[in-house]
Amino acid sequence: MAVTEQSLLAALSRVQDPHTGKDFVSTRALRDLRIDGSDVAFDVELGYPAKSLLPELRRSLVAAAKGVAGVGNVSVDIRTRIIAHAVQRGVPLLPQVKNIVAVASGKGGVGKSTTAANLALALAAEGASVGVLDADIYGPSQPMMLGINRRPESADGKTMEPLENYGVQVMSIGFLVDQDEAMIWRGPMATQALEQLLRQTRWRDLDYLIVDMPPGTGDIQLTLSQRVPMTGAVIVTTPQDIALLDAKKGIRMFQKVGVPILGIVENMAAHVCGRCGHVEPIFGADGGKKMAADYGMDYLGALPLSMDIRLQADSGRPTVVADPDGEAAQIYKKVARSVALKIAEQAKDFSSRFPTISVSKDS
Ligand SMILES: Nc1ncnc2c1ncn2[C@@H]1O[C@H](COP(=O)(O)OP(=O)(O)OP(=O)(O)O)[C@@H](O)[C@H]1O
Repeated sequence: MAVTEQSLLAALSRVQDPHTGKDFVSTRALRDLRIDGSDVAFDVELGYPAKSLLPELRRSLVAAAKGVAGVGNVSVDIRTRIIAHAVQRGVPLLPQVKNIVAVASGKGGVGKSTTAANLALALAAEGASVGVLDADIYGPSQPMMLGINRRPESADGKTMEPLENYGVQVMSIGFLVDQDEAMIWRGPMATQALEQLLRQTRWRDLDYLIVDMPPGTGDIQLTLSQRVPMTGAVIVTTPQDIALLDAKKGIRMFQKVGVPILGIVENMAAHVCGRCGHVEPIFGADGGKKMAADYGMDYLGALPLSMDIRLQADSGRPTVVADPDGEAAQIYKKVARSVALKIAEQAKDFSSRFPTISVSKDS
């Protein structure tokens, strides 16, 4: 019996993307279906990195195709193509960076930097090209957390090469200035320094640049969220932070300047006993989930208060690289995939398609 495109598409449309819950046929992710006698080949294009998902996905698609009578060999090519998505109106994109994601918190010490580092590493582990910009002038901790303590090099005296570890490109205010010096910067001085750090780093073709923001919602944070082309923001909060409404201030700040909130990560949500593994929600359960629901935004996940997460981050090997198959790393990876998926579902950036118009006096 001859294999028809129609019967194949019907069978393949029963395979769902475990992340979107949608099939690949109706979303047009499945393309270029070729039928040659009993041989079948097609491509699938994902808009987010999902390396850990590919073997399972391939198996399901091949099995679905082989379920059609008359089908022999099946060949599937699954690719990820991450594109630039829209940012605040009127803010131009950085040429080498497709999507900038701010990791922010309403106040200090909630685990924003730990989350930013693990999120970046998880995106890289899923196959994306990732950078981290440590913009936290009050406590630049990415050099320590990502295990880098060198100074960036500059060939031309104007731009700097990002440093690299665990496959992630990194630039930090901590590489360049003394911590005590950066701490006393106020408003314009801090934002100017941070913008320079962002724009004068020679990022190499990034799918995602994770910005570890200074904690809080003051002038510096507001100016950065207005001027840096951000695809979205992830808000990190602890259960106490929820009670103090600090995280809500952070959410409002981004909303005011037109940066979509990609979701909320609740950190130190429950205590895991180092001896027996017993999990106790000391600050009450579901606070983050409720806040996310109140604001109509995604709850990306909850990390426990865990000695391992602290020891690993503080020793320069964050959980996602120190224990990639452990429970906490799996949570970080799930958060990362959800963030990437949320970005993939946003509007594309069309600004690069329009010509720049300049008005000249002598024409
Ligand atoms: N889930 C966790 N369990 C245990 N310790 C954690 C967890 N998350 C972060 N920590 C630890 O808490 C401390 C503060 O974390 P981190 O520096 O990430 O917070 P921050 O919000 O970025 O702080 P700052 O505002 O000072 O930059 C660090 O020692 C870190 O290792």
